[in-house]
Amino acid sequence: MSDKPRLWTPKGWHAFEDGTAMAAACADRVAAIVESAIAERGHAVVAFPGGSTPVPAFELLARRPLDWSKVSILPGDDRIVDHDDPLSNFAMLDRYFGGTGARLIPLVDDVASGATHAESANRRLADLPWPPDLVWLGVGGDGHTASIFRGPDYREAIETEARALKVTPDPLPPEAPVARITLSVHAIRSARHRMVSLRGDDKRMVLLEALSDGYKSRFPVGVVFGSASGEVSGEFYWSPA
Ligand SMILES: O=C1O[C@H](COP(=O)(O)O)[C@@H](O)[C@H](O)[C@H]1O
Repeated sequence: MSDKPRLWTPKGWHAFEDGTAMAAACADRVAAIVESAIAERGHAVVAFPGGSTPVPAFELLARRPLDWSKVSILPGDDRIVDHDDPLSNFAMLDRYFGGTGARLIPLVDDVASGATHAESANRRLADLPWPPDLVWLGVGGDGHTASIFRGPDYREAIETEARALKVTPDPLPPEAPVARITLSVHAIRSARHRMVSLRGDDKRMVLLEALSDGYKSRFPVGVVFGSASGEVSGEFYWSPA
């Protein structure tokens, strides 16, 4: 028997030995959620993460023979950049799911319109069947999830009943130093299913601390997935690398 102390993990925690196994499990889970949403309601509305972690799962999922014409996919957050910008989460969804026949819904307008980005995101989301069947998110090393960061827009992200809002992280994250549109805490928590995928020990330690502190966590991901009663609500897919 190992004498290493066992880390606390919440219900819904799934650990994999590598990124390939985690990607396969995420693709299986998302496909099952989509299939049962279509069977029960005739359509599926799903929000997918940006960043690099979900790419291997996207590759597997996009090859699944789902009834993609009944699926609407949106990013859980996006950077306010053009759709052909390498930082665009929408561009990544288009790359992997554009050929499936799914309906892709941007959070950020490609061409600036008269309305603000947040207003037009909320208008598009108002046209979707709601709540979403799935909100699948990533997590940053600083504990942000979707684009909910501690900083000037944090209170609004937690308190607003709007589905989406604009946030300008302060400081701007060096890997994507731009303002963003994100689903609100309210929208994420309203989803029928919520999941997070993440890689690496540093993020695991941040997420486990956040989940054990729950709603009072110093990390946004704890506030999103924890609750005042201490119950954690979501599924968490982790691999070491
Ligand atoms: O800025 C963002 O970062 C997170 C984490 O990305 P990763 O590359 O570390 O997986 C991502 O979930 C979020 O959608 C993105 O906008």
